[in-house]
Amino acid sequence: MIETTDLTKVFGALTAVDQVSIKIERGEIFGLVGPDGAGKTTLMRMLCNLITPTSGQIKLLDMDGKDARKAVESYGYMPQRFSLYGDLTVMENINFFGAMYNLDRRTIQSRADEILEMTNLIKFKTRLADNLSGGMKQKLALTCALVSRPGMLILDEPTYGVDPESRKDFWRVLYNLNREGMTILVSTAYMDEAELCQKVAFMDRGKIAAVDTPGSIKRRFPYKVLEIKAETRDLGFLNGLDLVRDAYFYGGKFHVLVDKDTPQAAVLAKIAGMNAGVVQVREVPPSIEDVFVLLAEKEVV
Ligand SMILES: Nc1ncnc2c1ncn2[C@@H]1O[C@H](COP(=O)(O)OP(=O)(O)OP(=O)(O)O)[C@@H](O)[C@H]1O
Repeated sequence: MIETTDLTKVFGALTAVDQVSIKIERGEIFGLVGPDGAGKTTLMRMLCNLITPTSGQIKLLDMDGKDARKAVESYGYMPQRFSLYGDLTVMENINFFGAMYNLDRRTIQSRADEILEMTNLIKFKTRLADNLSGGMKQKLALTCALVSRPGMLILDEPTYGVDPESRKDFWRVLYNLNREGMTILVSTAYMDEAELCQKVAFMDRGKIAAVDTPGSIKRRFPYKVLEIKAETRDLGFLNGLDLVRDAYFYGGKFHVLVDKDTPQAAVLAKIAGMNAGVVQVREVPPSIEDVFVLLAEKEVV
């Protein structure tokens, strides 16, 4: 659907997006995952034609000229700080966004009912936006972005700061939309959401460090992961071990990376006398977090 080649955006001395080449296929949920400041928003803004690239290309596959311009104009973009009008009701907000797309009232009404049903906001049509919960506000923002029936949705960290239950709910809506054929590009700083995408690109310091299905990215992980439960939370006892390629504390346990051919017993033997109160050592499959920690540190996968 969209392909970028060496897409770059420079702000003064900073290269916010650095030679990014990605391809988003029609009908997929493509996740752009990375820490704050990675360049996700800047990349999305270029794809929506809101800012001009410094260099590189954006190609809309199977389209050119006027059709391509129209297609970009029809994207539904939900920016990070989406402004809803707090003193307007849910329905008044939707009417406002629909009117910006020159839609007539009846069309807006029937589309709104359909989307509000899907997002479970139908009961709140007359509630002021200011009185919605955080998760509901995000769903209303999504509804507003959908009212123009876009060919593609571009969502910039739509679940940022939203509680876990509402995040799940939001993703359920994205899955429903995708099942109906919607292509979705979504950025997130939450690693668990990377697993929910069909394809994921990890972005860091303007560059794409890896792009593939979450499963393939994990399969290519070059190390064995040992999960160590210990009484100490201090990484110090692992630092001096020559077998250890990397180690970090994550989810109440240590994740220790060793070469694939290093036996667990060899690690156990080394840490046995270290007085770290090791309770349990077991091999675990690499998680998407393991991949991303390594990518952010070393950019090797
Ligand atoms: N208009 C601008 N002028 C100067 N620098 C900018 C501009 N827009 C973004 N930047 C810088 O470019 C870098 C990438 O920012 P961007 O907002 O694209 O990252 P991000 O991955 O979306 O992170 P966040 O989630 O924090 O927004 C940051 O260092 C940011 O300060």
